Amino acid sequence: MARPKIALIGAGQIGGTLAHLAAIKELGDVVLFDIAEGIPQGKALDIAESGPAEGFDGSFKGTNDYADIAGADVCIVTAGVPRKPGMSRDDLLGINLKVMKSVGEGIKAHAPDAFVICITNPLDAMVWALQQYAGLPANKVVGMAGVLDSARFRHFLATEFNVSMRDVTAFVLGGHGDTMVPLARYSTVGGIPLPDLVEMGWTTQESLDAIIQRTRDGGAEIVGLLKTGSAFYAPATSAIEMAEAYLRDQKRLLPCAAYVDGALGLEGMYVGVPTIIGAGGIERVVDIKMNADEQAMFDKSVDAVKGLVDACKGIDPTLA
Ligand SMILES: NC(=O)c1ccc[n+]([C@@H]2O[C@H](COP(=O)([O-])OP(=O)(O)OC[C@H]3O[C@@H](n4cnc5c(N)ncnc54)[C@H](O)[C@@H]3O)[C@@H](O)[C@H]2O)c1
Ligand SMILES: O=C(O)C[C@H](O)C(=O)O
Repeated sequence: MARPKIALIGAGQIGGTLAHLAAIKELGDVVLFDIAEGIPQGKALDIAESGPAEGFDGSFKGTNDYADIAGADVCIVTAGVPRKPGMSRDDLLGINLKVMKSVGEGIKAHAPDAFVICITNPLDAMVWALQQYAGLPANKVVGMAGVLDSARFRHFLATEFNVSMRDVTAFVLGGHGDTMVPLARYSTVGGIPLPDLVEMGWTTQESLDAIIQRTRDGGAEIVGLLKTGSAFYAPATSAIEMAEAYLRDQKRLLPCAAYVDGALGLEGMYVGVPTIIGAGGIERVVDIKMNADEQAMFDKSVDAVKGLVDACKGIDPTLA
């Protein structure tokens, strides 16, 4: 059977890391697309030349022509601009919305059967716009953020409790912005929910609150350190986890920015929710129950996403 084809739209920091990870995991043949001439070609060749030492097979092509993504099984979109210190993700809306239009049209024309994972910020509004521009079924277009935010939460928790990260689960839902919702009650160490761990005296509520705030500020913390761009290793790993779930029909339960119409009291919008990813794309949105405090935080985050979507419609009235 032919290897799956993975198209990476955007060959910058995340795009290059995605290509390298896809190579090492032998997920399929990779096409790196970018408007910058030479960058996708150079990165593709560099990664291909690491194959003999690493021991992977596969083809790696860099291109500036959308025709080369034809027939892709998965498209991962990182095209656009990252923020700099002092900026919020929302400041990228105007510039990256234009990018989503051209990327959506490229995918529509050349890879209409792909499972599309959007990473470009501000994430929830950009994945909504990308789905509109590409016109693909909503279950085949999803945004990556919750896996990353949950991974950050898990890392901070594992450090706090001095346990393996493998034994920590976490759920961060809502929009990928300052209002994101790390859910302590649905996050565990060895299956024990975080509030119980506070009661057991293994940590304090103050420490837990500080970790939750650090998770919310996780992207800005990296931007503040790097100064010239934003995180790329953990974002790329997170998107590869989602792509692998689709390509290998793993039925993973992952928090993603998915189209929700009915579950969690939402009507027809993209926001971070628990999903099942398998060969059918987003096969299910898991309709979890929240208590009053969690629901209030989630509602606030949903409102923030709606505001960004309205701003997109204001910029481009062709968006429904
Ligand atoms: N969702 C998340 O959790 C998450 C995490 C990290 C970064 N991001 C976002 O991902 C995006 C990419 O980040 P990065 O670090 O890879 O940035 P980067 O600047 O390193 O790479 C972006 C690439 O996009 C290319 N590009 C710009 N316009 C294009 C177009 N019209 N068509 C094709 N390519 C185009 C650029 O040439 C560049 O190579 C940013 O918007 C960033 O905010 C999101
Ligand atoms: O913070 C950013 O601007 C990039 C990304 O959304 C992240 O969370 O790392």
